Amino acid sequence: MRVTVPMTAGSQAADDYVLRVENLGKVYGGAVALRDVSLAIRRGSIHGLLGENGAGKSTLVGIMSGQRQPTTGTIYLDGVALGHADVPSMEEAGVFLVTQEPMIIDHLSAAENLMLGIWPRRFGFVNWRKLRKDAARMLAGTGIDLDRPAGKLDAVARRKLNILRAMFSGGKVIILDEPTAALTVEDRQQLFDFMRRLKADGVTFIFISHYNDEILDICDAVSVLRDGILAGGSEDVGSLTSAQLSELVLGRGLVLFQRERREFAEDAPAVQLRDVVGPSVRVPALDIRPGEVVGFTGLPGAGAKELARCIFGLTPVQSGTIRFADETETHKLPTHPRDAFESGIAFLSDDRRRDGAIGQMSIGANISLSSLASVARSGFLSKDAELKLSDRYFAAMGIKAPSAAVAVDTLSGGNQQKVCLGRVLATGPRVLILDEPTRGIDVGVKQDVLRIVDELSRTGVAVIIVSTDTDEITRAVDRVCIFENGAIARELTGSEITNDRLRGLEPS
Ligand SMILES: Nc1ncnc2c1ncn2[C@@H]1O[C@H](COP(=O)(O)OP(=O)(O)OP(=O)(O)O)[C@@H](O)[C@H]1O
Repeated sequence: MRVTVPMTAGSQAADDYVLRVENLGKVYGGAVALRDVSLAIRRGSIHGLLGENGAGKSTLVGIMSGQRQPTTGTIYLDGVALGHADVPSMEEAGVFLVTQEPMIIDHLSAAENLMLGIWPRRFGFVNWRKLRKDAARMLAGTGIDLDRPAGKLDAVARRKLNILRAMFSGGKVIILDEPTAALTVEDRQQLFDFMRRLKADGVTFIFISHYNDEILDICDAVSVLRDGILAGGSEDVGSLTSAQLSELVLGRGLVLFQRERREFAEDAPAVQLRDVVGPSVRVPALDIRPGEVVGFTGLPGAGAKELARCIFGLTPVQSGTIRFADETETHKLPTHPRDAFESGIAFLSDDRRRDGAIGQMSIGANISLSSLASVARSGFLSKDAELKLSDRYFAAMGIKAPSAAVAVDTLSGGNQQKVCLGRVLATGPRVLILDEPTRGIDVGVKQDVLRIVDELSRTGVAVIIVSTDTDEITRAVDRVCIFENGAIARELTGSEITNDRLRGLEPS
């Protein structure tokens, strides 16, 4: 395994490297996020940036793109040292950062959003007709209608549009910070095809991902951060295995989790659905047993997410029955999440931005937020019980922070996700619905999360995992419902559940 060799400023080969950083350091308050990082990105390559949650990846690309200022160190673009770099000057120079939060203007059409980066700044002339033609070519096959207002696009389409915008804007270095989270296998392939096309034209990519298979598929080189330090890397990704990548990231071998799948056919259901019709989903019959872990998967809009939201009561169903164990009423439909929550149904939304953690509050307060009833004794909140609960999940989720008392908005993205998940798990539910539970979570903690879910299920909790991550589904569930056109098209159980089958690489 070869460690990435940082090129020095006047080096003979400096031309080969479009972007270099030397001795970068970043301190937030008193906390060191990056320490003396030097690395060089080869022109026209796809360079993976890996590391556990909180390792410093977003901080590093934030500095490279002008979003954050380094405490020490220098950035070189095309061999030229940059002084104070901010976002407009870096974009002007051709360095674009695409984050997970789409920077989209809702009332403009998809095509207009694509063209945002290339509207004339001052006296430039733009060939709008050609631009529109180019936009149409780029959007062809993406399922995005050129003229649809961006505000009306779903979350995945907005994400795709965001990525395409950077590509369309003529960036020479495009940084993608976890671009594929929640994209389907087809979406990912489409994105990778774009990247390869642009790479052939000389565009350079820096690509952050927690998915080894993606790194191995698309990257030429990788660099690994560990606790803010450049821990290693390779300029020959093709020679690495997935296990070696994980070892580079974690500094130790990774034991992958695999649930021992069980069959539940005879047990009384924990959740029983009959003739459920909701907006864009209909399910004649579905039973989920106590202790069973069921995966819901499918293309966006196919019904997996929609049904999970109906079961929790986030989306009212139009007709049919959803009955939880112990309920005697035959036609009780949850009409509000509060009803579902009170009857022991917990839900992790995939929209962590809207339904996520409260940034200014501490990790501990966020974890115990939804469990106040269970930590309150005779109407009073027991501080001890609250602390015990939050400390337990703080530790179990491997949240990287000095203590559970620190504010959530000082955490890295992945660690904030762990707080949201910890909060849901801490409610001690009897039915647990998790929408993309390990999105943004690193490869080590992902195994821990799957293990925690497995343990909970062994106490009789019925679990629904909505996911586009086929590896996660394969490792975590007893049964998978594959949704198509608003209905469950197929179910797989036991040994039928394989990653390749879920990816459509072998027939069902
Ligand atoms: N605004 C901030 N204030 C204080 N600390 C911060 C701030 N932003 C990041 N940090 C800290 O800097 C470190 C690096 O965070 P960063 O977001 O760069 O990690 P990351 O590798 O991108 O993680 P993830 O995979 O979770 O997105 C973390 O310890 C984080 O808590």
